[in-house]
Amino acid sequence: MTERPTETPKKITDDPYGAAILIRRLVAEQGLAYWRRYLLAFSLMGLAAVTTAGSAYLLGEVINKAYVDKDVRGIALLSLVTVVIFTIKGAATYGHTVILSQIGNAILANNQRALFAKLMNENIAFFSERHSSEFLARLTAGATAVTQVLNLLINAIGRDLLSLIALVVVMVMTDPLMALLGFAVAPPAMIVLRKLVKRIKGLAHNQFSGTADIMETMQESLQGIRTVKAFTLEQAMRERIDASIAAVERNANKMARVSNRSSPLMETLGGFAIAGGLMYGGYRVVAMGASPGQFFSFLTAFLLAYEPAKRLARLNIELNSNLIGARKLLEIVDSPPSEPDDSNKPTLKLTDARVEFRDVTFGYRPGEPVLNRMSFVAEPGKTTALVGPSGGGKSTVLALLLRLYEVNQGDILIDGQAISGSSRQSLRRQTAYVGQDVYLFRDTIGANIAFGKEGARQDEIVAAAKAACAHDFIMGFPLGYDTPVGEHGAQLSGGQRQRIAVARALIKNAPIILLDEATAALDSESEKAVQEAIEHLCQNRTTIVIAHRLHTIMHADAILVVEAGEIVERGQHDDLLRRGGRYASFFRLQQREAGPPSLAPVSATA
Ligand SMILES: Nc1ncnc2c1ncn2[C@@H]1O[C@H](COP(=O)(O)OP(=O)(O)OP(=O)(O)O)[C@@H](O)[C@H]1O
Repeated sequence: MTERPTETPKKITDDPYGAAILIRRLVAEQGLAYWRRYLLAFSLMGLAAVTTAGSAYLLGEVINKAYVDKDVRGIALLSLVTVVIFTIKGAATYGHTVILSQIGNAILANNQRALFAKLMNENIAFFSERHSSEFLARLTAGATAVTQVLNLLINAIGRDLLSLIALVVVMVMTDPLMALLGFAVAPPAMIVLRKLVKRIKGLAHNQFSGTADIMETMQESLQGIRTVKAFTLEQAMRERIDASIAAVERNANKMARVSNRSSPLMETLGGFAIAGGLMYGGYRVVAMGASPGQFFSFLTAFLLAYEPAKRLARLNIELNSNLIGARKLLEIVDSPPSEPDDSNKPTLKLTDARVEFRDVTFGYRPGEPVLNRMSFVAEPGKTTALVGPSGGGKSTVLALLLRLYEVNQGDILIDGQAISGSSRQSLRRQTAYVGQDVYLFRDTIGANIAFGKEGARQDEIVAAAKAACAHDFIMGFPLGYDTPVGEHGAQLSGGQRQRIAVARALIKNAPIILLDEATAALDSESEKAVQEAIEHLCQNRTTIVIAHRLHTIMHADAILVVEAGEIVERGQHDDLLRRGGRYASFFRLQQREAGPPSLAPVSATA
């Protein structure tokens, strides 16, 4: 192991998402790209700040004109200037608010794109370890938090700090000693605020994970709504989400208390400062002959400075409660992709589409092999069926062939080329997969078929649907191919969904077909239609099919019995029956359970 000498123990324990590091990163990586527009917003903020300070100064002038000079025309002129100043202030405020919102929206969109792109480069294992609601929370709250952090910083520097500086200038110009009095309250306020920041961090973290919990329960209940209803789980689901919602509510209340704990203190200190100013200012006017205008200018500037000062004092609290969200987003975006782009690898070139597993060993977890030195060949243009008890490893074979997981040992070869040495995309373009759970996207039936081939024409879509025995039922809908399938294809029956999936696989025209018990969930009527569709799909293609119902693969060219990750028997149906081994006993068992199988004329081969 090579360890860099510069990595001292202190650095190792440094949190890469500590507040200061995170802020620097967000500014450099996300904010700097918009520096021109930020500069424009800054200038407008400066203008607004100057006008704010100017209005305080003007007030003093007006008071002097009224009480000292008794100059009515002067007052009228100053009133006119006030209107101009406030108009400028309004326009500048509008300008910088809109610009900042636009930048914020762009940053939000960038982060959402970056997170989604990152997720597309993750493998299946990554997703099986997490709940999808976690990503939703990161996509929404996390991306918004990044924008919030940058907006807080810009507003703090541009709006509040600039206003404060301008107002302090007015205060110092009118009365330096009184200004000093006003600042005396700052140190005690800072001490208290620092303590609050620590607590806010923990609460913001709880808030984020609590919100993800709510999303998780909501998503599960809605996706499994049929099960929820069928098992009358409504109350149980309500109780589950109630607990999460109550926890988030409690936490939010606590956050509100803690983050606003500064208010009473700040107000009291502010009260002292203003009272002190009033007494001293009043004394200067009454006893020392200072002009009332000076007194009013100071007081207005002081009162106007109060809000930005309060916001600046709270900045750390606000930043820290948003930095948690930013951290959650960046943690995912930063992590190395589990399925990095490998498009620079050689393209898989197919001649016959001969698939070979050579001594393949694989486990989902270290030390727990699911496939054990498995070897077999799926001959070109033929159908190879995988059968065997549940959990034996059949679906794993297909997953490895699609490179959803990488083998631990051994090789999977297609036409002599190891698939691990070729780009994933080129492999997946050559294979068409139809699984038990057909996934239909929230789109029309036509679009769902067209997902199989980029730029598919309407006549190709119809031809695929016809071959998949789907055309007739599709045309039975008033909108035909433009019928929306609903979320997850909820508006279609199981058999209809399966046939759309077969049409999608057909239009792909891939030389290797992978079927995972595609007819398992169907009644015999639908099964016949789907089976016919599958026959068309498999013609002259290398097909690997997983089947529990053995009558669907009786005519397969090769049947492999997979048990505990090993092939314990192989051969053709009659052959295997004659041998009287594992396959024969499975087959007899199924016959006994189901009565004589309705041996539909199933020919899985060409
Ligand atoms: N994503 C996963 N993570 C961890 N273990 C898994 C995962 N998928 C499957 N397994 C385990 O691997 C083993 C083989 O599963 P596989 O799905 O390949 O079996 P199968 O023969 O296809 O079963 P079935 O006929 O029930 O679909 C099982 O013990 C299963 O628990």
